[in-house]
Amino acid sequence: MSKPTTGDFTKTSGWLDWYDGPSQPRFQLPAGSVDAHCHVFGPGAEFPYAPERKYTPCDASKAQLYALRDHLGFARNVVVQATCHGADNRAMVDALVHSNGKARGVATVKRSVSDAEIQAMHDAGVRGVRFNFVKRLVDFTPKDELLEIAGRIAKWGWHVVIYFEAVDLPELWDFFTALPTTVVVDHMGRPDVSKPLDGPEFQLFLKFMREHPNVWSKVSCPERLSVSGPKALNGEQNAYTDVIPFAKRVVEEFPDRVLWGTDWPHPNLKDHMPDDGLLVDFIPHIAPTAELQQKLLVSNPMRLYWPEE
Ligand SMILES: O=C(O)/C=C(\CC(=O)C(=O)O)C(=O)O
Repeated sequence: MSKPTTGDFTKTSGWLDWYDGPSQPRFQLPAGSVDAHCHVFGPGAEFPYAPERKYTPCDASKAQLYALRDHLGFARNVVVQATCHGADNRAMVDALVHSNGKARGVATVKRSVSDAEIQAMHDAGVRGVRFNFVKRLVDFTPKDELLEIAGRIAKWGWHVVIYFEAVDLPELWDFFTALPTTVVVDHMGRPDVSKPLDGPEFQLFLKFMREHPNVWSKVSCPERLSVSGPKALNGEQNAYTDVIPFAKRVVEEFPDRVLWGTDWPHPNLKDHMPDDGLLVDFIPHIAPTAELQQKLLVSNPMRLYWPEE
């Protein structure tokens, strides 16, 4: 893979570039596996970062993403719009249209989006919109605007991806449970894994999934959630052990409603940048059987993103 650069922009201070030269995973991904959460950044010289962004990343192009896909052994990607591009979906859509049908996408839209724009994104492979509630990433959008968007995109069969932190779930509960579509939670709603698995915070998240069969979860981002490590670097085969019980619980209780993704190029990590090959080796720790792995990596993402196949 070619090394990270940053077009015409200056990266946020302390920015960690994606890991160049990931190892070959020891875990053999099932045939047809989907990396269901990853991003493209720019390149900034071609697809400028949004003026309202809260961070400026290093570039991470579609060619670099697809090289990683092939290296790790994934067959397809779901490219999720990152907040550094705001509601300008051109870099993400460009990645989809140059994927030979091997990528689908999740967009960010405003109330002003037209039906023709939604249709054009649908034709390019977009299948969802993302509502982000992580305060360090986005400014507040009124809930009535988001509900209006959710109602409109439902006509295309799209779903809503939500990103929030565990402490905010009680306040967001009524809004989330009013959404009319399939709802996909990013990174298990960011649990604090230093708290007990059976404590009130994570139990509320499990109740959210248990009581609402339209709610799915990505069991991704151990590198973001882990407090005690060890980090997925230098051949570590037992990385992020503190995240395992949380992700395994979700996979085992809701095997038909879970997705997994690398989260490459891992925006805003402060502490270390994982080796993506070792991140793939994390998967069998949270999905220990071949049946669970098949659902997590193939059947579930195919049902949501390529239902026609
Ligand atoms: O990549 C992720 O899923 C997580 C992010 C970045 C993000 O969501 C975005 O920029 O849109 C984070 O926690 O900083």
